[in-house]
Amino acid sequence: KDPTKPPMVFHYFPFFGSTIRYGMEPYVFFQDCQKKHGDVFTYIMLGRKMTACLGPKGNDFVFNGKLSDVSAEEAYSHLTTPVFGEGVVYDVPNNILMEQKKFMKFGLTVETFKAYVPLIVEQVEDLVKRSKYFKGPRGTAPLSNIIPELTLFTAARTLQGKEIRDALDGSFAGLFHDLDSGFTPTNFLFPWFPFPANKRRDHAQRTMAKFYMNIVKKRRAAAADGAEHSDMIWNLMDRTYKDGRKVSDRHVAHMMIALLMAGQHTSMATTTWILLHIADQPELVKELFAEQQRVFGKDLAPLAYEKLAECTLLNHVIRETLRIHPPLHSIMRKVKSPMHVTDTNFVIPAGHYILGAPGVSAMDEKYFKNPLAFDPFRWVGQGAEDEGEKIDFGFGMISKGTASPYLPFGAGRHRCIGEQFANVQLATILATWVRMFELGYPEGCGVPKPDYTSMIALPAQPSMISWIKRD
Ligand code: HEM
Ligand SMILES: N#Cc1ccc(COc2ccc(/C=C/c3ccc(C(F)(F)[C@](O)(Cn4cnnn4)c4ccc(F)cc4F)nc3)cc2)cc1
Repeated sequence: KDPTKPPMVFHYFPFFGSTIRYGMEPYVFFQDCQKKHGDVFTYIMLGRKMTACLGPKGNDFVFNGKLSDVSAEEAYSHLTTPVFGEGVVYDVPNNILMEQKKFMKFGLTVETFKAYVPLIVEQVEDLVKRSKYFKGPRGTAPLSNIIPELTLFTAARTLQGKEIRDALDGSFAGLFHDLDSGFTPTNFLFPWFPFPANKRRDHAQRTMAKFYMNIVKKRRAAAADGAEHSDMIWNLMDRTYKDGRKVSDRHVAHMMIALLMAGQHTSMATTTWILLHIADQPELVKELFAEQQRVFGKDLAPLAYEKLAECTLLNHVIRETLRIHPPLHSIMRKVKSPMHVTDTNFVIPAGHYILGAPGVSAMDEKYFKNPLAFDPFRWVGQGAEDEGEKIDFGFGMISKGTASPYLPFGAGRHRCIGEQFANVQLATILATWVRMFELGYPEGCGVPKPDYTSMIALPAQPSMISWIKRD
């Protein structure tokens, strides 16, 4: 029994190991193993040795692993490069990714968020007006069929730009669907296998990339007209790397696809969970509506970015949803050289993967009392969670988030750059819903169980809620 090796989770079959138990119910699996083995243990997933490092210390170990010890691109590239396209994110060395994240962040400013809020409101109101699920004064609605379009349209109209939003009323919707269904954990197994689904994914990736490149070409030709300059394509199309190379039109297209995929999955899941949880507590819906009247006046002046920060309950509802349903339940890195786990005898060998699961500490009663209760009021009096020490990896000052139990946006050099955009999108969508409807559940329905078999923790279909239009 080698004391430097973390305990191995018992399993019957080699290769498959604990894949099903982990893949189907990751949190049940993690908590069960944590009870038996503590915060550091190794399990087999599809022939890979995964060493989980749980708890706030484990979060810090995974998120702040040294560049020479861990590699995100070797853990994720086969999952993401077929979908995003070559030359971006995990298909390039980390120093290039840091520059690409810097470019992306330049396009996510307070100015653009101010412009985005009315565009998001318009997309939500249009969709509800056109939707067959919201005819008449009251009814029920399957969120699983509604929210994916809602988040796609709002992200397209803002971050992606008007041409993409308009194209989504046509062929682009089908292409996005083909690309999206190619973004599945089975890519862990056979990323390049010519399954029909993979062929559709590849065709969609190429066609969408061409579409973005045409937009860039047209905009270059139109030169300095009065066109709207608040979308990400304008921001990315004239960037130059430190070594003097310009960002090619193709890589602009691939970064746009990466941002489209990023925003869609996370926002769709989070928006659905938010609505499901407040529908479960009609009192909360009343308080959210009252907050809208308090901040925007009785006659509900139009939503404005500057005032969203005053809607504390709105923001606490989003924070609480991300605590219980972090969209990315597993953060993975490939171990490049042996890693000693601080405060233990363990040395994780090269070739293993280390896995962080911040959701485990976010739902641990050691850090949050009554952890599985959806209670936005637990956040009252807590400042912005980014209090820790700050550090710049090349895309702006961010919190190292060392040893924090709540890290839905990650920490360290791979930390999310979409947090502010996501919060604007989620808050604006939620405020618009609360202004339009009272929410509840049809008889016998309640908050559904999470379904982990897709890339992110989605609520089980159809996620039915009931609504009453406010007069
Ligand atoms: C509720 C919404 C979101 C959540 C919870 C979220 C969560 C995360 C997490 C946990 C990471 C770290 C991944 C890792 O360490 O392996 C991450 C990275 C990232 N996210 Fe997000 N994200 C969200 C929305 C977005 C949006 C809207 C965008 C783009 C507009 C975006 C773009 C990115 C990018 C570019 C990275 C960097 C990946 C890296 O450096 O390896 N995310 N996000
Ligand atoms: N058989 C079987 C079988 C096997 C296993 C399982 C379950 O096992 C697992 C294990 C791990 C995972 C990991 C999730 C994961 C990681 C990275 C990414 C990402 F890279 F894509 C992302 O971070 C996403 N992101 C960030 N911010 N917004 N979006 C991103 C970054 C930058 C970027 F520009 C665009 C991006 F969108 N996406 C998802 C999911 C499921 C089930 C069944």
